Amino acid sequence: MNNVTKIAISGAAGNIGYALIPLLASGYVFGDRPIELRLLEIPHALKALAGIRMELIDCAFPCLTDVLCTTDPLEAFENADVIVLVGGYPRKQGMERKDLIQANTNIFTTMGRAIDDVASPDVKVLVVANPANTNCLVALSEASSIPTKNFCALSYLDHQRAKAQIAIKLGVSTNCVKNVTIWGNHSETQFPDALTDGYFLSDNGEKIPLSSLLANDLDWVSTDFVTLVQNRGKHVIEVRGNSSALSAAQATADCLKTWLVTGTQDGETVSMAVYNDKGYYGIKKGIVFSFPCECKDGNWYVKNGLSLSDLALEKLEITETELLEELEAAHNVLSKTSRFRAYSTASSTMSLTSMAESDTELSTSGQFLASRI
Ligand SMILES: NC(=O)c1ccc[n+]([C@@H]2O[C@H](COP(=O)([O-])OP(=O)(O)OC[C@H]3O[C@@H](n4cnc5c(N)ncnc54)[C@H](O)[C@@H]3O)[C@@H](O)[C@H]2O)c1
Repeated sequence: MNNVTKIAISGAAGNIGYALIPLLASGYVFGDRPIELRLLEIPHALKALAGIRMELIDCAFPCLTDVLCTTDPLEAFENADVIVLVGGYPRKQGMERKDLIQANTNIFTTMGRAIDDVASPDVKVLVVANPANTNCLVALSEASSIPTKNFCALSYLDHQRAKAQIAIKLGVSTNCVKNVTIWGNHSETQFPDALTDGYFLSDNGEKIPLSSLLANDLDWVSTDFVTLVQNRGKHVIEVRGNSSALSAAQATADCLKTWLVTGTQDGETVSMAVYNDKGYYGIKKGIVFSFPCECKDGNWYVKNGLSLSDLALEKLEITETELLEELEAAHNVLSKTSRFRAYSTASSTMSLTSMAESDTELSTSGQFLASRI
């Protein structure tokens, strides 16, 4: 990264953007590194963005060198080191997930192409906007010059929610609950898993498996705990009257910090939704799937070799199926563009799942074949 870290945030005037910006500008994520913010919005929110810029000036953050407000992704992403994609088409009442995907696929095609055209070749991109996994897949597919390792989608909020619920159940601090995993999609099909690799870290450094601490609550862990975490976002909306913003912004900041600055502690994992180019845990290649990840030197690595129970395998298949359906919905939109028209011709005889697999094998860096045409 250059001396000044250039961070672009799309949807910056929204709820999450408003809570996230101070975490970035204050040095919470990048310490005392000088940073420049590029705030991207659609035209109707530009006035609100100007107000946020005024507030940022009034905060007198020592590390903040400049704030740009724009409606042009090419301007926002030029030489950007970090891009956080929060802006997207919101889910409206009665809207199905498929419709949401189609609306967002157009937006994330534009974002991916702009990243490809002007961002730093080392840019790191975190996708927050829903449907986060598939938006991330679309963006990385279009940004074919950027390694797929430089992208991830946010499942860190679900990870924190799962940790917090286990801590409440055990009556311990959240900080002592380690290696819970969110598998799959950032949606209600995700599988929050405390038992496969989860442990309690005691004050003297002893690691006690959650499976033994929760031995009397195994029913709870495989039923109520799962649905509680899966539906937490919906529940917050019911109670707060608006979707999670404070916790989503905090999780976004913590994900960036762990991924790009501190890394994970030895033996610890966090949940990140990443491009599955290797078929980890038997999951189809070619989708963005949340896995347990270790982070080091600005890279993520999926922790391999965990032994999954039959229940876990069943749950992974459910969320994998949903992601493949999302891929199909996105593909239906993308096939109208020239890049994807070539792709669908080449793949017209393939089933959806074999397309996801063969794309990875055919391309050198594991991206859609379409993005390379
Ligand atoms: N991954 C997660 O854990 C997680 C958690 C909570 C919310 N979310 C998602 O994050 C997104 C943002 O949530 P929010 O509460 O801030 O929503 P919001 O509606 O308050 O803000 C979204 C902002 O994006 C802007 N926007 C829309 N299209 C844009 C585009 N093409 N380019 C740039 N900006 C654009 C809007 O003008 C708006 O200001 C939503 O998609 C939400 O579902 C994800």
